[in-house]
Amino acid sequence: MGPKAVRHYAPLIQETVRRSFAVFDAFAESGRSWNAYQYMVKLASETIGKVILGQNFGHLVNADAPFHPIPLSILTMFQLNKRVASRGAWYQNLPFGDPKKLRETHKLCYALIEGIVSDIETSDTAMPKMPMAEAALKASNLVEYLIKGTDEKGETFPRSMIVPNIVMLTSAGFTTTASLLSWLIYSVTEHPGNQERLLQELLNNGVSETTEWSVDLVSKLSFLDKFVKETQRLHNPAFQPARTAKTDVIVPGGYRLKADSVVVCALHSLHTNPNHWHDPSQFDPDRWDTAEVKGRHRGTYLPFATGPRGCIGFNFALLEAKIIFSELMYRYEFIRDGSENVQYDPEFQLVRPLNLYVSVRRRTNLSMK
Ligand code: HEM
Repeated sequence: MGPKAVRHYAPLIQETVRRSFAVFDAFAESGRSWNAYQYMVKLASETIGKVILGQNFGHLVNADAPFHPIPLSILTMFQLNKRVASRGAWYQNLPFGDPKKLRETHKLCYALIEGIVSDIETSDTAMPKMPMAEAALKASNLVEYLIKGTDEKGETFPRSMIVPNIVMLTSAGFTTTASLLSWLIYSVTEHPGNQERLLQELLNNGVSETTEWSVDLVSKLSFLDKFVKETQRLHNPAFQPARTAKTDVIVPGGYRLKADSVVVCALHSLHTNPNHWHDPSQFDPDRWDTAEVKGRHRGTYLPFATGPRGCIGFNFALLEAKIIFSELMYRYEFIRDGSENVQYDPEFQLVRPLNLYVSVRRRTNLSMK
């Protein structure tokens, strides 16, 4: 998804986050604290559900709305995948316990997505088949685009590949951005002064309750950009992309890898390597203005990995996180509940905060700023 393609989604992201105010206003009124990751999952999956599947998951109706079975099954798979895979091949085939639950959840998730694909396929109101470029503009979601868009030979995307790809995209599309949004909330509550700076930048750029969000507006928010980068430097949702060498190869530094070697890149170590980052554990959004950081080696910061198998959704992810976070910052002040260390979830495939609880206060009197 290139920067031009994602422009199209700004109104949908804006509409989704504004729907979530029903939930967060209720929290503000009651003073109840809530688990940041859980509610950011509800919010982020609502956006992805619309973009990819054309579904409204119903998460934002009220604060206690239950999780839809699709995101719930994906979250369960993310939890069980790591637990099962880390115990060796013999364990994966056990006919009981977590391995069995993982197989059942996998089956359920595929069946639910298959149901949506079949419904769109057989719907009387779905658009007719048309060339991909036209379908990209007319399709109301990604599934419809894959079913109806044709290539130069008049062929559509192979049917058997639609469900696995949609499961992968839906999973990659909300578990990650929910984590980034949670870490953004963590960063504002943990580092005093940043909420005020973010809010001031929104006001300086004329943001109000009725702002129509666009890529152009987002790109003017330079402090927000630095804040997001600094949060991803220290708390990136993805932490260890792996690559397999296809042939024997000597990599920079003179290390020889045999074919089939797996190289795991520890992103957090890269992002906090003291040879490249001054005072690396310090949260300092302004470091992104320094000559040291501007002139850094391009391999020192890879939150979305890189190369042909790098993240295809990073433009969308950043647009989504920046619009949602700005809307939340404009409307609420965030307060951390509790002061214990935030725990990373060791059994999840991504880095997410397990025990980050926050409450919100509605902002008033913004004109005084
Ligand atoms: C903050 C949010 C995100 C982060 C930090 C992130 C990070 C990454 C990373 C590090 C990889 C490489 C993984 C590996 O090789 O093991 C990756 C791959 C991928 N990402 Fe993202 N991602 C984010 C959001 C998204 C979104 C919103 C989408 C889709 C809408 C998406 C779709 C994908 C897909 C499909 C791949 C696999 C690409 C391939 O294998 O060719 N990601 N992402």
